[in-house]
Amino acid sequence: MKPDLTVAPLNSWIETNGKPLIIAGPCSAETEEQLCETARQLAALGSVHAIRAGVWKPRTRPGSFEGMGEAALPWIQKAKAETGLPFAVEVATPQHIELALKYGVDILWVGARTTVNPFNVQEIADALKGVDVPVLIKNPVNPDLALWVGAFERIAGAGITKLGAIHRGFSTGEASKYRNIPMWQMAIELRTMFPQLPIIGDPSHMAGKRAYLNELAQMAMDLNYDGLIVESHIDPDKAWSDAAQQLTPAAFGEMLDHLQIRQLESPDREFQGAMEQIRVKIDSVDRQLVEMLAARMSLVEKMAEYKRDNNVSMFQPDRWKEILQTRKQLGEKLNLYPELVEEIYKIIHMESIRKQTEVMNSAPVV
Ligand SMILES: C=C(O[C@@H]1C=C(C(=O)O)C=C[C@H]1O)C(=O)O
Repeated sequence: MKPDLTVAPLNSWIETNGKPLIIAGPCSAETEEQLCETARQLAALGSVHAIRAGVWKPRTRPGSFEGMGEAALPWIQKAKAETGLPFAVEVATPQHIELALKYGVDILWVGARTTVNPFNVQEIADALKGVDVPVLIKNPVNPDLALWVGAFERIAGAGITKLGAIHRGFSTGEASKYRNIPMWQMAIELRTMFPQLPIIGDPSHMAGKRAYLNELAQMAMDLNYDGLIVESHIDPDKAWSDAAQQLTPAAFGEMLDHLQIRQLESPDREFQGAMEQIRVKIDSVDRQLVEMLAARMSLVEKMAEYKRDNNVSMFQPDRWKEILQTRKQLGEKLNLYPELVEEIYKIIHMESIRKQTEVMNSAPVV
């Protein structure tokens, strides 16, 4: 089944005047004063389109601050009335949805820990039947694109068309300076699958630390994301949750000022001509790359026939070690990252082993 989604354009439900959608606000609504003051300062920047606030917080372990719950919803009403900005809140259960809508929350988002569970997502979808509200879906905690797509299909199945993706990075167990590894490739695949689906970058949850917010936000813009959602708090170090990754509204304003916003295309004729010329050359290089791969693979196949007929094992550790080393050195000389060359060769080697297994398990030609 080819997945398909009916998605309403972003500008049909929120006015951004052609600019990226900017959502900012505290990780959690803590007190009326903290929420209203943060919202006021963010609204004063003039570039924020919506305020986010966590009301129900899914925490890894019990005992941490789990959000103020329904008590925070009247504060949201007040902050909305004061700033005129719409509010976005995370919902994880049908009860959250009912309450959020009752208090006039404008945008709902499904969190990473909810997206992982299809039962949960289906319950949310059922509760959204007949409701016309924008729903943003964060990527699941683990890097499983199908699970993310499944969540969109379930929510879209309930008739929601004002949809968007929030890319908040993945928890893979791999060591990284980031709290959640971005794995940009996942969002690129999502964009390729559903070009009409807005993608919003969440540098706060990727970063885990204030210091990395700029580079991650810029990367999202460079990859043509439709917006950003960033955690901002009037007194970040005293925040009741996610203190290390929040920044003051003033610092957030500065971050936005330094952000380079890129366009998907440029109307400049000279630019277009230069792009076209280079793309023709890239097409030709890519053709040679693929032809070279095929030539290498047929040599491997020939070798496998000899190995099969002489009962020699397909994996040759010394030769493999030598290949990896010499190719990495060559790559480095040619200004390529050795890691890139290594990754590519690992894939080629695995395919080479697979091909050889195929040949070795076939009967010799007599
Ligand atoms: C092709 C061979 O078999 C395997 C595949 C290799 C490759 O694709 O380069 C290298 C070493 C072997 O593990 C070989 O023995 O040279």
